[in-house]
Amino acid sequence: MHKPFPRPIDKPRKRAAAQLYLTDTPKLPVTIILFTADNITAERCFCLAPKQRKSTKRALRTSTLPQHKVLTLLGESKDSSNGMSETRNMDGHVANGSTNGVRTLRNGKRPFLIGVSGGTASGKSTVCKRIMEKLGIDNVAYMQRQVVCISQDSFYRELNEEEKVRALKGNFNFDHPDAFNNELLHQTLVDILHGQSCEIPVYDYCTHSSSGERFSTIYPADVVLVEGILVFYIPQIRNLFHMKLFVDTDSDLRLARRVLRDIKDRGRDLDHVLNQYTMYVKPAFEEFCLPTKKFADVIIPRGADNTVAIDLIVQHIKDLLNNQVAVPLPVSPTSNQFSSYSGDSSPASPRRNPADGHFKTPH
Ligand SMILES: Nc1ncnc2c1ncn2[C@@H]1O[C@H](COP(=O)(O)OP(=O)(O)O)[C@@H](O)[C@H]1O
Ligand SMILES: Nc1ccn([C@@H]2O[C@H](COP(=O)(O)O)[C@@H](O)[C@H]2O)c(=O)n1
Repeated sequence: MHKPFPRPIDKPRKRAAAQLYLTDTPKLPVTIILFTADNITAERCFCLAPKQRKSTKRALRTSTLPQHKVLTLLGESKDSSNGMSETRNMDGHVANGSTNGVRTLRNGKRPFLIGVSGGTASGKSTVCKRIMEKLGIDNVAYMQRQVVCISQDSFYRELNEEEKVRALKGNFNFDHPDAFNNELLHQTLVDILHGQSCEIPVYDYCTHSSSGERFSTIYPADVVLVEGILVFYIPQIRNLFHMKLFVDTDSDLRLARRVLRDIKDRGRDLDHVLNQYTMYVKPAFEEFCLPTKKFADVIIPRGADNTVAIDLIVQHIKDLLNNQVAVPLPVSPTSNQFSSYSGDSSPASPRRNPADGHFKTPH
């Protein structure tokens, strides 16, 4: 079990590089993460006024102060070493005691990222749901979940007017890698790996768009499941995963399930589903999704029906949460123009992929 926030600052001599994560919404708390040579060692949330945000950011940008000094600078009360004691904001107000309810990471370790891929309607979301159920996560409050799940579908890119018209007629290829905002997905995963809370767009399959106003918040979690048809396609994204699962379900069964689901949940009629399937979904599956199966560490035949595979994965996650499994660093992109992720704080040498460094769809 992770220790309650705030954790004792037990090694004040360690030098800390502080990083301040700002959200665009002034009312939300900011998160300050203290990195030391070996890992993230502390995380705090503060409610700062806009002016204070600016000056704090400036002060922390080049900070290599000892941790206790950084926390003093931030205005945290000295008696915060007690597990549930209060945390003071910069303006002197008492915060709610535990990062406004946001949990800290398992012993300050980086989150473990699991990619879950497979064809449309293969059961990716259902497999993730089963994993969460078996871990008992679905009964835990969002902010406190040790395991969370996000979908690549939240990262479909905005369409222009002409594309929207085509999409409404079933004439747009949503199964091509370029249909996604891959930079945003990549940056979100990088932020997640840094233990940061993220806001991800809420996607609407009926309008083929994200509203631009509705977001769901992903709070720091120890294990993050990321499911989607093409999560292993772009090397820079694929290489961020510590573990890769591929859900392998018979294609007739997938089509049958997709027809029912798209009519029931996604506002489609039979013609629309079948046309889109034959014109785009099936060819793109063969060209882009299926070839990524070879990157999987575990292939799950029959998806959620495969309880043996799911139980093994659940056991592995439990071992991880109990710290019985060493977490390797994911491969860090070498010269990625979009990335600020540098998984360089561990002595483990990352496996390099020769395709890294070019953040575009590798046709
Ligand atoms: N093992 C299963 N048995 C019966 N129905 C399933 C099974 N797995 C998934 N489904 C159903 O098939 C549809 C697609 O499953 P889903 O998990 O959403 O697939 P994906 O996330 O891969 O698109 C959903 O309606 C889901 O309820
Ligand atoms: N506006 C959209 C966006 C996506 N799709 C289809 O969704 C499939 C991916 O989601 P799964 O849950 O099935 O993995 C993909 O095959 C797209 O064709 C859509 O129809 N409309």
